[in-house]
Amino acid sequence: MSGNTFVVRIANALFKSSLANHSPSVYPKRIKHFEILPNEKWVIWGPGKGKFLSVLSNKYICEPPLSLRFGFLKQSSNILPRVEQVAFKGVMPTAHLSARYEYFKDDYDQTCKQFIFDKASGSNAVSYKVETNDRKINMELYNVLIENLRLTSLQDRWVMGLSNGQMRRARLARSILKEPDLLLIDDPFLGLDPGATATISKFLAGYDNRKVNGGCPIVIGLRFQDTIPAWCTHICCVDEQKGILFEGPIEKLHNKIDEIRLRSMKELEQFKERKSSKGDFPIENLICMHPMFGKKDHEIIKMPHVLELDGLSVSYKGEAILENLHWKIQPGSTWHIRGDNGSGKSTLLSLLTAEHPQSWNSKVIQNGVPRRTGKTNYFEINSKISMSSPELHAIFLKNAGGKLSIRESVATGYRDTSSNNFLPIWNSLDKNAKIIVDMYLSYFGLDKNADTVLFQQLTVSDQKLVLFIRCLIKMPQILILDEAFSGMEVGPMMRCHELLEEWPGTVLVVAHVAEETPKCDHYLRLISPREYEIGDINEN
Ligand SMILES: Nc1ncnc2c1ncn2[C@@H]1O[C@H](COP(=O)(O)OP(=O)(O)OP(=O)(O)O)[C@@H](O)[C@H]1O
Repeated sequence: MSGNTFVVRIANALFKSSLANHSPSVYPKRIKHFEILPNEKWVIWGPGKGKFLSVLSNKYICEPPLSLRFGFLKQSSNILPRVEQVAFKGVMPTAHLSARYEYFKDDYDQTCKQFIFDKASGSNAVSYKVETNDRKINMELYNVLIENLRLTSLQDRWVMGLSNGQMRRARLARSILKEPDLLLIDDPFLGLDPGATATISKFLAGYDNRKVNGGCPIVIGLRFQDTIPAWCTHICCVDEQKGILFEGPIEKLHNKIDEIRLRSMKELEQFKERKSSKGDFPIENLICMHPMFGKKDHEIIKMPHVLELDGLSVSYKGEAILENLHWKIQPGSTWHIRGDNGSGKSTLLSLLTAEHPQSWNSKVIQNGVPRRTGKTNYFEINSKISMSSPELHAIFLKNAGGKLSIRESVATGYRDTSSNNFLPIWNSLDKNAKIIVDMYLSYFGLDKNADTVLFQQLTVSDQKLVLFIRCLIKMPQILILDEAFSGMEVGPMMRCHELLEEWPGTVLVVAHVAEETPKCDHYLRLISPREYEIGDINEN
């Protein structure tokens, strides 16, 4: 290690995203002083956390040069700091939604172990791999990581098949194994079940940067609504536009932290009140085109179940994921699908949307008709279903994120035969369809930049919002929201939840965190392949 006493130091720095003369600065004012010392455990807190973590990861140009410095370099780093930034990303983007569940993998898929090593790439069609770097793997650290991040039994799995939570743990291991000088983790606990959250939090807390071979200082990014782990010693509260609002040891800032939390809750309340008093169009206008709108109980009772599973089983190479599952979904019912990471929630949903190869199964009964090859087809099934999920988010970002504006992104929700079709459609929509898109964009405050901002330029929170709106506009019979709100700011998320309370169609929700779960009437909990629980949710 170098002899410097700080990990990162910012002194009187202005940050720019480009060297061009008139390029605007990242924050309007210079950051006078910010410093992280060894043994301090920092949380970057608030809506500006992603941007500030990018500042710390050296993504911007600082002026004057050296006004951002890294002092705590390992000997192997020579002069250049190695900063690893683990941002919120879901599963690996695949070529299409179903690729994740296929038995025969994409030519270029890797095992979980190869992914964590991040050393070689190549095709599975040939027996050799092309080394992309000559990094030496610290096997001692690797073993510590896979044990602590609960990856031991997943090492030989195809990485594309990993569940969302499993993938997040693998991404973390991959970054730490690079033995960076500084590790920045945005939203470290998103998408993790409570058990995995506790394990990872304990691991990060005990990751002493001196004693563990290959260890390094860690900085995490959290939202206002997240619980700050007790092991965090320092906090830096950041605004997306203004930059640092305050910073320092948490023990001295409790009052300020409480004050900010209270203020953001109040703002939310005011926001809600303003909405209803301003005479904005009511939610009713957004949902009255839904075929279930206004349906009375006595009519609903006579309808067939939108979906019924009559003893469904799913396995991979003989290993059961779901076994003999019986489940009936009434039209207009709302379900919270619960279960730990890897328990089969996404697998179950992919069966419903026919993305899963084992979907052609007469034990899946849709609107009273058993699914049999030749009887129903993928497009027909999906004309009634819409979804937002981490898998879809990853593919959308990769395939359409740099091409489609906010408006075009939302409009692709009208591609009614698949959630997986991202071809632009706005220009060919009829007047009414355009009015619906406009209403939704305006209701969620996305109308102003709808044509000028690309999907990939949005914050993760707004990307999630766009994907949410995208799945509503075709008024689907079944709405699948798999981790649709994780990574979202509270304001827009509450707005989505409010709308869902009035939504007349069937809703299936997967969420690990209570605050991110919209109100549901029933739950299905997957416990183990043979064990599950179905019940009603009574919130009072
Ligand atoms: N193609 C595949 N081959 C082998 N195993 C797979 C495949 N696809 C998924 N799995 C495994 O099936 C299990 C269930 O995965 P699934 O994504 O359904 O879990 P989940 O409950 O949605 O988890 P999370 O909460 O992390 O999103 C996991 O252990 C996963 O690794």
